[in-house]
Amino acid sequence: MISFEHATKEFDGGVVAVDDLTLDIPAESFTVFVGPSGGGKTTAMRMINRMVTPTSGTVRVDGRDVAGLDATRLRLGMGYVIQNGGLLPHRTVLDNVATVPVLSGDSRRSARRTALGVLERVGLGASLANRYPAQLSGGQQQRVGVARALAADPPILLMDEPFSAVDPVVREELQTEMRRLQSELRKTIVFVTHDIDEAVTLGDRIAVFGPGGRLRQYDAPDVVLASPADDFVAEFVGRDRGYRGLSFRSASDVPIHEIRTVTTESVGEATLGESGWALVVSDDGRPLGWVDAAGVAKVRGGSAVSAAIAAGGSLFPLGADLRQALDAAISSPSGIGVAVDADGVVRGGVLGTEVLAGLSDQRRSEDATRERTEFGEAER
Ligand SMILES: Nc1ncnc2c1ncn2[C@@H]1O[C@H](COP(=O)(O)OP(=O)(O)OP(=O)(O)O)[C@@H](O)[C@H]1O
Repeated sequence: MISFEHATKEFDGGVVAVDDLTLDIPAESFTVFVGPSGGGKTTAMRMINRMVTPTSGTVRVDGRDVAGLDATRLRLGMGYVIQNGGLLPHRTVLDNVATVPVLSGDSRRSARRTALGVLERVGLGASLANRYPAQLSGGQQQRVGVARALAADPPILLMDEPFSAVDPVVREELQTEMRRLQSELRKTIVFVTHDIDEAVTLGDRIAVFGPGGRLRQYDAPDVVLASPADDFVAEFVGRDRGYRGLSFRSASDVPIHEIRTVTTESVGEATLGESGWALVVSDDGRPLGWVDAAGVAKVRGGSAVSAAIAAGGSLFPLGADLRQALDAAISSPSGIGVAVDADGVVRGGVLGTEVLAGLSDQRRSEDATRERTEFGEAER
């Protein structure tokens, strides 16, 4: 556990970067510090490994005040990942990753063996081990940065905007990878970002920092989205927070309806009413797009099927959340969201109105539970 107790940092010149921060970070949790630039996130994180000394207040790791610990030993017990990986340019990937185990006393040989294992763990094969950082893509460099931080198997991982220099697609891959790693490794992770979407995707808990280095809210991401502590947090999490909050709600109660499907060969034979749609599926049952009466007429007139169908919307994988269900419905030209199984085969359709009805049901039952709890507490 990492605890901040009234920690304040005022730099020379009077800038208060972190103002009276009190915060407990449970062991094995994924905690994200998020907020606009200059809000003190990095400064707060650096108090943990003593790169910054608080002007007042205390930071404890497992109950021990870090001010009383040897800084080098403290840092060897904490992986540290920064933007672009922070790799040493003149060392190979393998030696970059082996650095910390060597510093911790391992022989070079054993450290390299460890490094190979960790590289594999973050999705990089041995084929990249002998390259230099400049010979890697941005995403690969970032993975090496994570591997290096994990190489000595530290219980704590500090990550400062590690994915902000890579493009959105690679970034999403790295986020998925990070979640997978965390589910296997159960480290205590503190992650800094200014991107609320990244924070909500990754964090078990998120700490929202505001101007002047003041912590505004510290809660689970669904709580921050549903109940921002103040106007600053509401504005920061964005106007579509209600929609994004749906991603924390299960869609298992949303009804899946049978939908009309046609194969590419049978499009021309379909009879559709004026407002009717059919889903065109491949021979193995995957969705290809929607066709209406006008599309059917085109095919009968000799058009290729591909030219007659409207691209489908996003898909709703069975078991996914309300956000994916609603998005599938509202992005579909027919208004029916296509539900698919793990193999991508069509299993039916979902309706936007029913997704919203499902949301209302969930809220009603939450309210009822809350009332029961409050009533129960009042009686005691
Ligand atoms: N070494 C320093 N000396 C003086 N002021 C500093 C120093 N480091 C940071 N600051 C100031 O402290 C404030 C908080 O900076 P910090 O880097 O912690 O914010 P941040 O939330 O991490 O922002 P960013 O996302 O831009 O990195 C800023 O006003 C910054 O200019």
